[in-house]
Amino acid sequence: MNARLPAPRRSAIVSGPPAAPPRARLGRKLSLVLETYVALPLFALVLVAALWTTAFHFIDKEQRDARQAARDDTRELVDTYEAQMARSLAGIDQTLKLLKYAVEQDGASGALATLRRQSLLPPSVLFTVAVANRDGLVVASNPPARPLDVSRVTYFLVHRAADGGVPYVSQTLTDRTKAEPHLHFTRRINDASGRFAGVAIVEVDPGYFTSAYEHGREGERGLLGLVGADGVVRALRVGEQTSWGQRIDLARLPDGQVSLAPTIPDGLTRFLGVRRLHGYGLIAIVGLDADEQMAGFARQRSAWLAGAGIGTAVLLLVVTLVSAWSWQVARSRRRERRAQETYAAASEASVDAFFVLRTVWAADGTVADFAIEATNSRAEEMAGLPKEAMRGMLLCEMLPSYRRNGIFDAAAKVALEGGVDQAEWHAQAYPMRGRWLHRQVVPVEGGVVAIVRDITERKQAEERIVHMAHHDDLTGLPNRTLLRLRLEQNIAQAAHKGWSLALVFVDLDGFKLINDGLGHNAGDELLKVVGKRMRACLRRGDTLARFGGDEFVLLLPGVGAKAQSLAPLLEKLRQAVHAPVQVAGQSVQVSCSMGVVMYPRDGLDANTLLMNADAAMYRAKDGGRNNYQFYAREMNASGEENLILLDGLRQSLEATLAGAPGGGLSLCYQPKVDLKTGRVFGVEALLRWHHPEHGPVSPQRFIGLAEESGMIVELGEWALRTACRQNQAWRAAGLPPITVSVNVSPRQFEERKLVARVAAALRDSGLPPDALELEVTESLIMRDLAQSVAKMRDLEAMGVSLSIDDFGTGYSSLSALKSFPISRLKIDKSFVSELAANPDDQAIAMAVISLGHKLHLRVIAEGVETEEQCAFLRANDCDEMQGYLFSRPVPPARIAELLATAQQFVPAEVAA
Ligand SMILES: Nc1nc2c(ncn2[C@@H]2O[C@H](COP(=O)(O)O[C@H]3[C@@H](O)[C@H](n4cnc5c(=O)[nH]c(N)nc54)O[C@@H]3COP(=O)(O)O)[C@@H](O)[C@H]2O)c(=O)[nH]1
Repeated sequence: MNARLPAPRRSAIVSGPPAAPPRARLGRKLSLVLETYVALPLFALVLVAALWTTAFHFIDKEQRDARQAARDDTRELVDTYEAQMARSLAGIDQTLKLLKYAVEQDGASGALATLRRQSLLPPSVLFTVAVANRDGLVVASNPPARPLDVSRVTYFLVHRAADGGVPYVSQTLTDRTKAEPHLHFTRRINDASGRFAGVAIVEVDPGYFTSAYEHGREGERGLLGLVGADGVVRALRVGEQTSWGQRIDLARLPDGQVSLAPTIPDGLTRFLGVRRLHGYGLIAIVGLDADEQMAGFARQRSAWLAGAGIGTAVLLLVVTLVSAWSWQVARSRRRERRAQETYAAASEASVDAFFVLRTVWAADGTVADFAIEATNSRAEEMAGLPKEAMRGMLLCEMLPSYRRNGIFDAAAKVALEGGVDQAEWHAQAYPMRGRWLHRQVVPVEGGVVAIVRDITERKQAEERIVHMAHHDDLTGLPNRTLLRLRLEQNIAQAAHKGWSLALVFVDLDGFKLINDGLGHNAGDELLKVVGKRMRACLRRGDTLARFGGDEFVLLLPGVGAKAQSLAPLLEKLRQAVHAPVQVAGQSVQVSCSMGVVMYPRDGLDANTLLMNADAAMYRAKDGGRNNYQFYAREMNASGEENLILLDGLRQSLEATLAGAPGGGLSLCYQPKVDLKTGRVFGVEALLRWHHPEHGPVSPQRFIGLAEESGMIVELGEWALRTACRQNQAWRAAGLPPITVSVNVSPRQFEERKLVARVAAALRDSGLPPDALELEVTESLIMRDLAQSVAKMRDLEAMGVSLSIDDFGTGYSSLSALKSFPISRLKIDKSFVSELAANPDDQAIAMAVISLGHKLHLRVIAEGVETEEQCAFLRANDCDEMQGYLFSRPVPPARIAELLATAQQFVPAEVAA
C-alpha cells in the first residue's frame, strides 16, 4: 500500500534508553540549572542590578554636579551681594562722614544745607539724614522732621561713650517716631577739641539692603540679607517677604564656604554663602533653596529612576514570560523524558516486544519503509537479533515477507492516516516461525510503534476449547454440534451447487450388552475401535460424528443422487463394525443398524434429515439388525404407530386386568422336553397380544415398547400371576406336576418389589415355589451384579429357581457365573439355528453344555427345529430342549392335553 503525504500530526515518538545511570542524572541536574527558566531570571537580576547601579551612579553624579552648581551660584551671588553691600555701606558711611565734616565745619544747622547745595545728600526717599547734638536732640533732618530726643538711643550712648572712629549700625526696629522698620547708621561728631559734639545719623529702610533680590537668580525661596556682628538680622528677604530681628548663631555660619543646612526664617535647607563686611560689623548672607536648586536634578533623577524602573519592569515581564514559557517547555520535556524512562523500563519488563519505527518516506510522499529506531529485550528474542544490530535497519529488509503478508501495508496506513492496527498472524519468519503473534500498531510522531505479543499458548488453548466444544472426548470424532454445523454448511453448499449428500445414522447392535456386561471401560474401548474402523472406510471430506452413546452419524457430501450407489460403502461399514474386537482381554463382536437419507430427496434441512435417518435406522433394527435401510416416506409413521400401539396395549392390559372378556392379552406355553425321559418337564410362558383392530402383534414389538415405556412391570406381573395360577390349575386338575418358566425383563428385575411380587403371585396362586422358574438374561444380571445376585438369592431362598436365558450372547465372566444362584443355562437359539452347519455354533453349544455341567447346572437348548439339531445336542449331552421340533407355544388347554397323554417327544430308545 502506498499513500500520500501529509501525515497527520501525532504524539512524540516514545523511545529512549533504559533508566539513566547516576552520573547522567547528575549531569541532568546541572543542565537543569542552565535551563532558560533558571538562567534567564538570574541574568535578568544581573541586568537589573547593572541598570540600577548605572542609574544611581548617574543620579549621584548629577546630584553632585547640581550641588556643585548650586554652591557655585551661591558663591557667585554672595560675592556679588557682598560687593553691592560694600558699595552701599560705603555710600552710607560716606554720607555720614560728609555730614560729620559739614557739622564740624558749618554747625548742625548749616550742614545739611551745605550738603544739599553740593548735591551730596542721598535721596530722601531712601535715606533720612539727621544730626543730633550732644544732648541728644535731633537738630537737623532731611527730610525735615520734628525735633526728637535720641539721647537714650543706643547709638547716641555708644558714640557719646567713646570715639571708636567707626560707624555704628543699629538693629532694625520700629519706634515712636516711625512705624516702618528702619535702622540707623551713625558716626560720632567731635568738636574742634575732639570732644563729643553729637551724632551724624543716616536712617535706612532695611528693604534697601535686600533690593538686590532677583527671582531669576535667587528663586522663589532664596535668601538675601544682612546680619549684624551681634547675630541679629538687620534685613532678610525670602521671595517677597522681608524680615528682620531674627537671632542666629554666628558660629554655625560657614566661613567662606558654601554650606547646605536648614536656615532661618523657615527652616528650609539652603545653600548658604556668607561674607563679612569689614568696617561695618555686618555680614552679608545669600541662600539658595536646595529644593529649587536641585529641582533640575530631581527631575533628572526621576527620569533616571523612571527609566530604570520601566526598564526593570519590562525586563522582568519579558523574563517572567520567557521563563514561564521555558518552564512549561522544560516541564513537558521532563515529563516526556520521565515518560520515556518509564516506558523504557516498562517495555523492558514487558512480555511484549516493542519496535519503535521511524517512517521512511519515498520521494512521491508514500511510505517506502520503516527504520527501526528502538526495541526492547523481548523484541531481540522475537527478531533473533541484538538491539544494536536492529537499530537503523529497514523493517522490510529485515523481514521481506511483511511486504507480502500485509503487515507493512497495515503499518503504512497507520503512519499515514493514524488510527490503530490490530491483528493476529501466524509467523513464518525465524525464530518465531509457526507461532501465533498479535500486533498492535499505533501512530507516534515521526512513525509508528509496533507492540508484538506471542499468543501461541492462548491460541492453542482457544483451539483446544473449540476442539473440545466440537469433538467427542472419547473417540476424538466430531460431536453432535460440529456435525450439525457441517451438515448445515454442506446443505447450503449442496443447495447452491445442485449437489446431493447422504446422511447415515448408525446404531451399534448389542453394544449395551458389552457395556453392561464388561463394564464401561470395555464399552469405551469398543466405541473407539469401531469409530476408527468406520473412519477408515470414509473419504477425507466425509464426516463421521459420534452422535451420542452407541450412535454415530456419517455425513457424505458430493455423492450421486442415487442412494443405491452407497451400497458398497455401507456394506464395507457393516463388515468393519461386525469384525471382532479385543476388549478387556476378550474378543467381542457387535453389528450395526444403519439408516440412510439423501439430500434433497429425503429432507431439505438438518433436522428433517437427522430425524428421517433415525427412522430408517430403526427400520433396520426392526429388520433384524446388522443391516442398512434407505429412508422411505412411510417410515416416519412408525413413531406415531408406536404411540398408537402403546395406547392399545395399555387399554388391553387394563381390560385384561379388569377381567373383561377379549381383553387381548393372553399367555401361551411352550413345552420343555427332558432328553433323558423324552417327556415334558416344564413350559415357558410367552405373552401374546391380539390387537382389537390389527390382530396379533409380535411380542418382539410390543414387549420392546412396554419395556421402553415402563408398562412391562405391570404386564410382567400379570404374566407371572397368570402363569402361576395356570400351573396351579394344571396341578389341581391332577396333571403331572411341571415347572412354569416366566421371562423377567430388565425393568422388572430392577424393580424394588420384584421378590415381593413373586412371593405374592405364589401365595395368591398357591403354586409351590419350586414349580416356578424365572428366566433372566446375562446382561440383565451384569448391570448391577451385586444387587442382582442378592435378589437372586432372595428368590432362591424362597424356593424359586432361576435360569439364564439367551446364554452365549452375553459376557458373564466365569467367576461371576459361579456365584449366581441358578439352576439352568439356556443356549440361545441363534447358536442352535445353524448348529448343523456352523462349526462355530457347534463349538459354542458344546462349550455352554460343558460349562453348565461343570457348574452342576442343567443345560437347555432353545429354538430346536430340526432332528439334526436335536441329534447334535443330544450327542453332546444337552439335558433339555425347547423348540418347534417338539411344539410351538400353545394355549394352556393344549398343554393339559400333552400332560394328560404323557406324550413322549423323544423316542424311548433314544431317551436314556
Ligand atoms: N419379559 C417377557 N418377555 C416375554 C414374555 N413373553 C415373551 N417374551 C419375550 O418376547 C420375545 C419374543 O417371544 P416370542 O415371539 O414368543 O418368541 C419365543 C418363541 O416363540 C420362540 N421360539 C421357540 N421355539 C422356537 C423355534 O424352534 N424357532 C424359532 N424361530 N423360535 C422359537 O422363541 C422365543 C422364546 O425366546 P426366549 O424367551 O429367549 O426363550 C422373547 O425374547 C421372549 O423372551 C413375557 O411374558 N415376558
